[in-house]
Amino acid sequence: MTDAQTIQRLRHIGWRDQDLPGEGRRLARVVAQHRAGYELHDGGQVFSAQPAGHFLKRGLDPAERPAVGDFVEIEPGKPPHIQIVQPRRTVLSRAAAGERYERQVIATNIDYVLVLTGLDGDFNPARIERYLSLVEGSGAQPVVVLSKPDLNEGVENRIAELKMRLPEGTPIHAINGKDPASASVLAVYLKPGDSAVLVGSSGAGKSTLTNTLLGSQHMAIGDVRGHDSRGRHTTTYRALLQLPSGGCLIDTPGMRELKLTGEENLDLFADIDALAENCRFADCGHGSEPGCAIQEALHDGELTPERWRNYLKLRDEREEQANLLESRLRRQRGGRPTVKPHGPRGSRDREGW
Ligand SMILES: Nc1nc2c(ncn2[C@@H]2O[C@H](COP(=O)(O)OP(=O)(O)OP(=O)(O)O)[C@@H](O)[C@H]2O)c(=O)[nH]1
Ligand SMILES: [Zn+2]
Repeated sequence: MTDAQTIQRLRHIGWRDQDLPGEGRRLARVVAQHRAGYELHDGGQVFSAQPAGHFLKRGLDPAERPAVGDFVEIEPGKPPHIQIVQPRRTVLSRAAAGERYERQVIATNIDYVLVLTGLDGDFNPARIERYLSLVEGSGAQPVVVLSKPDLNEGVENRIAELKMRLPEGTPIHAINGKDPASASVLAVYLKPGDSAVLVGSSGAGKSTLTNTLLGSQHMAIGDVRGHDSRGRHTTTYRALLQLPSGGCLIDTPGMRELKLTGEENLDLFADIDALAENCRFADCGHGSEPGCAIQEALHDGELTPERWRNYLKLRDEREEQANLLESRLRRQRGGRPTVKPHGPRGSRDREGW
């Protein structure tokens, strides 16, 4: 079942000679996750699968469940079932706050995260920093890609500004996404067996660059795009693209959530922020201050203690990340103080994420 040809195919989609699957099992890569199950790619085709029962147990750390990018061992059947998640070489994750606080895996086994920003009105160094802090600790390498240099002036200044701000050694490339020769500098991040994801705001040029990288394997627009009910186009299929350079690009709705956390204030706790606006003191610590709206809400049950704890946890985590990034940036600037890359408090600093 896992003959040399199969292994070759798997390597093309990023497999790195992890363990061979057990007798009677197949290997495939998770390319999408839906409510109804998973979509897998085996280097040749895409098919659906279900997680085995042990992945659905209550109390299982969600990070142990199959995620986009995973190489999984599957037991054939109708439908096939995912039995084992192979060890991950990188894990992109973020704090997810909902009913319970947890870490949410966004994608695994990604080698490079290409952070795409237009050199036009889209240009925003602070946002690029937020992306980088999300990639930090994942094991993946961030690469800053600036599109539309052909349409804008002052490109050199912007690159210089970024070099000052970003961690030393972060690759920065300005490329015209429409021009294959220009985009070819990215080939070093898309070598055979490597996996990359492309993130960036709407209009930054992700689709344009993807198509240029695909070259003659150019997708017909209808192939990639559909329209959802609101008329915005979204990627509907081909979650894993094998590039002529030998690498692959993963592009799934799950990855688009990376875009969300990178750019928007999550507003997960908008209710708490709204409550806090009513505290008597603007700098209320929500402890024993008189007139604290949070304590009041806790007291009369409007706010559950659990939700409040989750909020504090998430806030602390964000604060820690912000501080880490800040101290590193400061070191790089030779100890000069910097403006915090993102504010620690959600309620009074809408730039926080
Ligand atoms: N001149 C020039 N135009 C570009 C470049 N990159 C993208 N564009 C144009 O910018 C527009 C937006 O590009 P898209 O590729 O659709 O952007 P996207 O990031 O995929 O946007 P969403 O699909 O909304 O997420 C298109 O009109 C592209 O032709 C570039 O490097 N140079
Ligand atoms: Zn308060």
